[in-house]
Amino acid sequence: MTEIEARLDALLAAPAASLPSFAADGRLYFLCDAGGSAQVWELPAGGGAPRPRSAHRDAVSFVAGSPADGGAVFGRDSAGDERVQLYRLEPEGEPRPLTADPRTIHAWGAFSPDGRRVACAANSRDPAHADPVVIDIATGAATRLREVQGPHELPGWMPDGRSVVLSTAPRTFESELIAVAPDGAATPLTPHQGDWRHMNPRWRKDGEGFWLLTDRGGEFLCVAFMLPGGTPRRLFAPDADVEKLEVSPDQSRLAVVVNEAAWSRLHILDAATGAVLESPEHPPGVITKLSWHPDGGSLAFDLVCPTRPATLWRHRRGEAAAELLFAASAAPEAVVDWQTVSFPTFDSRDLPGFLALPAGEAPARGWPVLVWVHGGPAMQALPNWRPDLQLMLSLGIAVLVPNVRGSTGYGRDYAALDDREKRMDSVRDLAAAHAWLGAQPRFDKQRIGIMGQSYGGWMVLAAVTEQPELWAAGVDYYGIARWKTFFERTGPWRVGHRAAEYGDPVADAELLERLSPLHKAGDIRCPMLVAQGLTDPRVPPHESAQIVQALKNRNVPVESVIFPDEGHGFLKRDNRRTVMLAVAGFLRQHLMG
Ligand SMILES: CSCC[C@H](NC=O)C(=O)N[C@@H](C)C(=O)O
Repeated sequence: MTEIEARLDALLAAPAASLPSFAADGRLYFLCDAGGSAQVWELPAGGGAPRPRSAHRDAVSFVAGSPADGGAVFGRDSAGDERVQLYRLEPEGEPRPLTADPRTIHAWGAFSPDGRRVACAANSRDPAHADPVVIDIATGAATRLREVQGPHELPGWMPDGRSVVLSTAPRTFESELIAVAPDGAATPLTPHQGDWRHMNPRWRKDGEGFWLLTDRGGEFLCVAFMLPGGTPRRLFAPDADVEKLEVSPDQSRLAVVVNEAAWSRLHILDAATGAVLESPEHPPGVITKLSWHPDGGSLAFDLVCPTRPATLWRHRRGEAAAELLFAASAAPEAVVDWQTVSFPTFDSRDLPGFLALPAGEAPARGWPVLVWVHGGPAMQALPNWRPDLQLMLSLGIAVLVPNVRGSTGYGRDYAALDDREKRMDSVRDLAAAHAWLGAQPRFDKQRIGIMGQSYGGWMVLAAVTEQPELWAAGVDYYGIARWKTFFERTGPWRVGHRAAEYGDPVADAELLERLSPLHKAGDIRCPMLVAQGLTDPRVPPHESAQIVQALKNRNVPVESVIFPDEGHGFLKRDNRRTVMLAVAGFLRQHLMG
């Protein structure tokens, strides 16, 4: 075993514990990847050792504790195909399938208030349309409430336990909530003019109204309360996105998470006024899930940061600081924290990002650098645990993780700066990042590589074709090479939403062809590595196949790493190890030679 393999194995051996969800009897379900992929585990209600409750090679994507007993429901797909199937866990015993249609996506929704049924949005009728479906847990009987058009999510039930709430998001910054009754009748809950988001509804038990996250009338998502069909009344509106909202069981308090330049901050609010009651201290990091204990006396949440995989934390009501509830492993050793930075770009903006430096002094010629580009584009690179980047840092490669224009988390206006004809401005931001790095003697501007996933893979291909003189190496994880073929093959349920983001494949065909790096593959000068999962329903494998072939036809050095059992992301530990070692070897050869 090489030193690099040993280092990576040590990094990958640190499992994560995330996505906590209490069940009615006080046990805490969560996901843990100690066995090589995320599976369901539980912490007993009275404390004690955690235990695994599922065992699949494929990763579980969520787990929800029952509001009525010690059971749960969880979901997993097959080999990354995102056709999520639902499973029931009784308080004791093995999982039992609630759905078993491998062609259908059962997008998780919620338990009914009495815990006897679950609701999801399922595209069983037509791949392009996700209908609200209610499933009886005891019998497995499934009932479609309504036939709808397009993709939907199902964020919850109405308090009456009869109607469900459906969410439709035709565009990134537009979403609305609709009540669907047992007879299929649909009632808009958030009618509005213009593109505004209405998310995360949590009903008051009397059914008179609901709390939600919305950006209606502002730049950022805030906490509001509204009556069905009414106007949101803002309760808590910091100059930042509020990303999580959970109401305490007695409905007197709201747990919320604020995105502060990508770092998470937990607050407990007065549910009636929105006043901040508590701001429990917690380590710097990213919180992705909140769950109130059924007795309302404490709140569980997960927290991940650049130096440690996700761990579980608990805030006890009235305590000044949160306490560590469960860690699946000790904190990894010899890891590097990320520092928040900003850098200037072509239109006099300062762009946010994160920088991580190898240990010790920079070499005389300066460190080589890897610029890592997130996907989306309406997403945000977060300061979370990245064993792949920690491995590069161990090799002596510095890392810059920019949130160029188009990223979320910095307001609606910033996210719109890369829309349609302005798309290449975000690629110009990558050149600005390169210039900022190259102007610093601690970095070697001749040895700056670029890496990205999904839309970030497109950014890599756009950068190495538009700016071939800048980049010493490129790593493309399942990126788009040609928008025309992307739209022809991506999942039919997502074409409308993506067309709203990128442009219509017919009406904007000329723009999309201009933005397709495949046509400029001959301009690429640097060696490339391309990685792809063959069951990816978002970015078709055909995209990677095209760019690899184009590079081979032009004798550009290209490596490819293909996984038959992965989709839009590499979730299985053995596959992650394979691709991370391939990237490490590739970057050592081309950034450190
Ligand atoms: C709205 S899908 C975002 C998921 C993905 N991001 C990271 O993996 C992504 O970038 N998808 C792009 C290619 C898309 O589907 O348009």
